[in-house]
Amino acid sequence: MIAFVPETGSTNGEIAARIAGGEPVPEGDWLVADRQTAGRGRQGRAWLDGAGNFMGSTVVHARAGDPPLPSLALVAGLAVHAALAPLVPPPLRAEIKWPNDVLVAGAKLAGVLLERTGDAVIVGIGANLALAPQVPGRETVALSAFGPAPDRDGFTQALASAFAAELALWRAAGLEALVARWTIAAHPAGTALLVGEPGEAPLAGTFAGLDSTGALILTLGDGTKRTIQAGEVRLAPPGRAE
Ligand SMILES: O=C(O)CCCC[C@@H]1SC[C@@H]2NC(=O)N[C@@H]21
Repeated sequence: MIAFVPETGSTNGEIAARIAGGEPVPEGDWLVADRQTAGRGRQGRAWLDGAGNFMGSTVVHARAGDPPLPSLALVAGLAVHAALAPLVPPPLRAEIKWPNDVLVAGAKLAGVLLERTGDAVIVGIGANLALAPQVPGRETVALSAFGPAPDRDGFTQALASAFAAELALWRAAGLEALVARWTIAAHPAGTALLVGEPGEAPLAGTFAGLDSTGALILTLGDGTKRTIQAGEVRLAPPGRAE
C-alpha cells in the first residue's frame, strides 16, 4: 500500500517509529510525504524538502539467504535510476554515483538513505522532481529544469514497481548480477572521483568499477587500485583527475 501524507518530520523516522511501536510495516508499503520538516540525508546531513518533490520510504525485512544487507544501497540506487532515467531527455543521461546518488551532468537529482532497525532496513528516497534545493558546495538539479515537472504520484508508482523488481532480482539473482546492472547505470569507467568530506584532504582517483561485494574500486594516480567500503564520493571538478 502507498500512503500519502501532507507532512511529517521524516518518512524514514515515521516508519522507524511504527516498527519500534510494534506496528507491522510490510515490504511493498510506502510512506510518501508532500513536505518533511526534519528530512534526513546521508552522513548526518539534513535533506531539504521542496514542494512537488518525491520524499518517501519503504522497508525491507531481512530473510535467511538474502545477500548482505549493505548491498541494498545498490538495489535502491538502481530502482531510483530506473524510475528517473526515462524522464531525463537525451543527450543528457541519468547516472548513478556510488553507492546510490542519481546525477545528471554531475548535479544531484536524487539520494537514498538506508537506516537499519533490527532485521528491517528502512529505505528513504528523495528525488528532485520540481525543485532543486540550494545546498552550499553541492550542485543539485530538478527534472523541472528539462521540462514540466513529472506528476509526483505517477513517479511514486513507477518507483515502487522498480524497487519491487530490483528487490526480487537481488534475492533471486544475487550480488554479481546486481553489480553488473549497477555498472551499466553508473557514470563511465575512468570518471574522476574524490573520496572524503568537503574540507578534508580527499583521496583522488578514477572509477574502476565495483568489486563482487559492491565496494567501489578506484584507480589512484600511481596506477594502484584502492577499494572503498564506505565514505562520501564526489565527482572531481574538471582538471582534478589525478
Ligand atoms: O543524503 C542523501 O543523499 C539521502 C537523502 C534521502 C532523503 C530521503 S527523503 C525521504 C526519506 N526521509 C528522510 O528523512 N530522508 C529520506
